[in-house]
Amino acid sequence: MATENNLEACAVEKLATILAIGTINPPNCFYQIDYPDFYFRVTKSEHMTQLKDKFRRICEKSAIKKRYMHLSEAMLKENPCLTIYKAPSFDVRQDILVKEVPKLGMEAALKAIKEWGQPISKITHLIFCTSSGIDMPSADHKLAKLIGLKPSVQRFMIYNHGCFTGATVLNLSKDLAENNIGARVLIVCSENMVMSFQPPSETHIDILIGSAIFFDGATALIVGANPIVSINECPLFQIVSAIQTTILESDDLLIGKIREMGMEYYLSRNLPKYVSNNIKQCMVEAFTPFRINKWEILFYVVHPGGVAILNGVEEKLGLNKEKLRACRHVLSEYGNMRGPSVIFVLDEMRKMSVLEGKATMGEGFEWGVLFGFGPGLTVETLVLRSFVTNSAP
Ligand SMILES: CC(=O)CC(=O)SCCNC(=O)CCNC(=O)[C@H](O)C(C)(C)COP(=O)(O)OP(=O)(O)OC[C@H]1O[C@@H](n2cnc3c(N)ncnc32)[C@H](O)[C@@H]1OP(=O)(O)O
Repeated sequence: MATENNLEACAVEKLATILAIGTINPPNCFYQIDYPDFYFRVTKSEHMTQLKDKFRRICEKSAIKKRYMHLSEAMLKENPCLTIYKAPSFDVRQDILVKEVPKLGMEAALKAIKEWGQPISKITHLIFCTSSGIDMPSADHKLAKLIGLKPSVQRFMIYNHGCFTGATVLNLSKDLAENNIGARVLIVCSENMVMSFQPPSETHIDILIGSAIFFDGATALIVGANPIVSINECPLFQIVSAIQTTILESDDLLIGKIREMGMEYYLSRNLPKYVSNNIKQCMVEAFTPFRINKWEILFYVVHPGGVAILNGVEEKLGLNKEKLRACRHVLSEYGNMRGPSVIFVLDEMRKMSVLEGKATMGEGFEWGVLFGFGPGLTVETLVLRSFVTNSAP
């Protein structure tokens, strides 16, 4: 549990601190229960009845209730190449993404900036990440123009890191915020599944898994050291440490190849097992410097990659059901949005903590962990410290 002394110490340290969070989804909402009918109809695959039954089983077990997508039935009708397996369709996908990815990112950024309450001119750095489309000038440049960032803002772009980027951008922002006096870093993660939308295929079952779990969303954060209370900057979480680990001999478990057909991806059945078998070691490495070895005294912000991944983490760390409540909620309400997912969890946790009258933004706990997982396999482990809820706006 949080102690006043610890939280006071936390406030005076010059560590990177999350000062605001914004989240957004495109307007098209799909209920998972209806999705198999939609998906097989729009891809003209109704005749694949066994595959549809399998897809329905996967959707039922996904622990996802709702999801949001930019793609609509009308767009698929306009662009039939998106609904034919292996049809050359890269240009069509790119044309949608180069416009929509910065646009959704902009909406998240404006929400975060509004919560932060400071003029846009105070932003010194921008980090943009996406695995949805590639372009030059890159998506960070487009976003900077859309929201009117100063030309002197230092921009960084991370393309195609996949699902762990929500944590990577926090890792990178820590260095920028702590090593540049007065820095205020705007982070934007924006994902749109147009590149990976594929029709069902008897020979490529991974597509069924991806189609059941991957959806669209965007997040933005403001990060800076030494929050200025006199101008109402409101600290939420300190980023105490950040470690990136690559799990040995796991390169083939999660693959996304950019082809003429869009993204051709592979998701091994062993993926959840590899993540969970390595999770304890990541915890030990991250928390030993702080002499913490009891996992139940922490709050958890875990990338909701799939229900099997959350179940594995819960089991290997011996956590009670409540610990991953915010992660399971985000999985259920939005699916796996790749990079933005873990930031949605952080946002959900701090909002739940305020609503439920908890002492800190981390469900009443002072220390917590944020996990990003993705291709490599890569695990990002961030140690966070939560501020008290009465510092909330
Ligand atoms: C590393 C990261 O975390 C980064 C990412 O975000 S990348 C995405 C990571 N997420 C995943 O890969 C999904 C993880 N898997 C899951 O969450 C669950 O296994 C699931 C929701 C897909 C299915 O739930 P489950 O409780 O395991 O049900 P289960 O009955 O075993 O599987 C349902 C069907 O899917 C099939 N299936 C499950 N995983 C599969 C896979 N990776 N590839 C192909 N088929 C698969 C099963 O064989 C089964 O088929 P039948 O019904 O025909 O027998």
